[in-house]
Amino acid sequence: MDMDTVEIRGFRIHRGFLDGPAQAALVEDLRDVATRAPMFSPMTPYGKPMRVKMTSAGKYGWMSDKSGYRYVTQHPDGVEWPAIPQRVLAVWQALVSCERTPDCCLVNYYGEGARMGMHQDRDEADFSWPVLSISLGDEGLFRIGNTTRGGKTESIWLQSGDVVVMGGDARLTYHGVDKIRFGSSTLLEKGGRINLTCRVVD
Ligand SMILES: O=C(O)CCC(=O)C(=O)O
Ligand SMILES: [Fe+2]
Repeated sequence: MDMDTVEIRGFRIHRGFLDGPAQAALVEDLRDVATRAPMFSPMTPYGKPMRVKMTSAGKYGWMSDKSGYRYVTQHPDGVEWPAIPQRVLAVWQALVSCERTPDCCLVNYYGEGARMGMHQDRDEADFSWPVLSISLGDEGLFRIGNTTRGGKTESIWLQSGDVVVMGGDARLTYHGVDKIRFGSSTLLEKGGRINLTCRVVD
């Protein structure tokens, strides 16, 4: 592990993996993704809109509605998801593998007051592939729990440019985002936080 990598409960956190220019370039790439596949607020299976806005890139996008959580090949507007930006794939190749590329890059946008409840990422077929997360913009308080719901947790503020690899025994560890520090970064014009998660789906 290099100096700027910390490991918490099996989650590898590469602090400042992306420098300012790399972060800005990624934001430009994501602007293109969101132009073709606009951000939307999915409904939870319980009928409440999620506080986070989302879109996706890749063969699959992540969806939630009354019929549950799942991966789909089309945006709700009926268009295919745009390709995963090359710069995102390069991060995956550097930290995970060159043998397989992710087939979903979920793009989450946290506006003021948005949060994400504790959950496992388990809609993918093969848990031997990690989930890789890239944070951009405002800081987010990331909470790491256990492989079953509940129990003691540990939290860490993720900053713009931080990359987290959630794999191995920690692949099914519960995690969530309690809050963001709105306005703590100037990367995004309107403020807020973007989190990208790359997943191997099938
Ligand atoms: O926003 C984050 O840092 C985590 C996002 C996440 O856990 C997810 O999209 O499944
Ligand atoms: Fe997650």
